[in-house]
Amino acid sequence: MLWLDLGNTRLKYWLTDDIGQIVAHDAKQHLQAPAELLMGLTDRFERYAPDFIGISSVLGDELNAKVTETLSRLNIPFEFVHVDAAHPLMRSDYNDEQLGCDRWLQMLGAVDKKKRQCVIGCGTAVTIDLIDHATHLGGYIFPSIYLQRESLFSGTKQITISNGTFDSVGQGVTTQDAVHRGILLSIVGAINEISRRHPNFEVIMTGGDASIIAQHVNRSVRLRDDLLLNGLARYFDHSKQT
Ligand SMILES: Nc1ncnc2c1ncn2[C@@H]1O[C@H](COP(=O)(O)OP(=O)(O)OP(=O)(O)O)[C@@H](O)[C@H]1O
Ligand SMILES: CC(C)(CO)[C@@H](O)C(=O)NCCC(=O)O
Ligand SMILES: [K+]
Repeated sequence: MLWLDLGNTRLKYWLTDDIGQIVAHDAKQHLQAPAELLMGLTDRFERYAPDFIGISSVLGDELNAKVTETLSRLNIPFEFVHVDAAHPLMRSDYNDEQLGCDRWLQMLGAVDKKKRQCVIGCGTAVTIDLIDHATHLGGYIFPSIYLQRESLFSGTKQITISNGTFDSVGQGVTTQDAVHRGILLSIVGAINEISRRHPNFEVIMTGGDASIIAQHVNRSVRLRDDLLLNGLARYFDHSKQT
């Protein structure tokens, strides 16, 4: 099987064998041209010869149509995931015409009907979602630390910071530190507040920036990098059975 994740920043893929082990994977920046990037990967995908391609995309109809066109040239069946608020593995109170497929799949990959869970995705956006015994209660969306820094950079005259590291939440005494620490605190503080309000929810974090953020959270956090892939596998496994 080949699994594709078309995110806002990157295209990721995983090739798995019959027992679900990852035998190849990669992540590439697509610069808003995912279909063109895919075109460059078609030779590779043909060589992999998967029997099926399962796709998570948050790119919207127009780009998805281009992706469909590109993938149609391969002779491999493929299917996009559609969010379903009444899915047997997890029901959701969220508007399922709006809920991002990546968010939903990350939850589907983590959901455990015996638990209360808080699933935090740290990609282009940071998303925080609450699940109570396999019911998605809703959540929050924040710009990532990098998007927040870009918005300060582009919205002000005197903040010209475009690089630096996010490594502390203590107050800063330089613009560089104040920007990085303020941004990191905005997300860490939100997570700490949400976990204070929901003390008996297990906190699970995933995505490229999860480890940077998790270090400052005042609760034990489970870091998992396989949630979206696990969600894809659960989704298509389920759709095969029904
Ligand atoms: N300006 C930037 N400078 C350095 N790293 C960045 C910058 N913007 C984004 N990143 C990195 O890009 C990664 C994006 O996270 P991740 O791989 O989870 O999601 P993504 O592929 O961007 O998400 P999405 O699936 O939303 O496209 C983050 O790990 C972040 O560290
Ligand atoms: C929030 C992001 C950008 C996270 O990648 C994505 O899941 C998305 O575009 N979601 C649509 C909006 C929503 O989930 O309500
Ligand atoms: K947008």
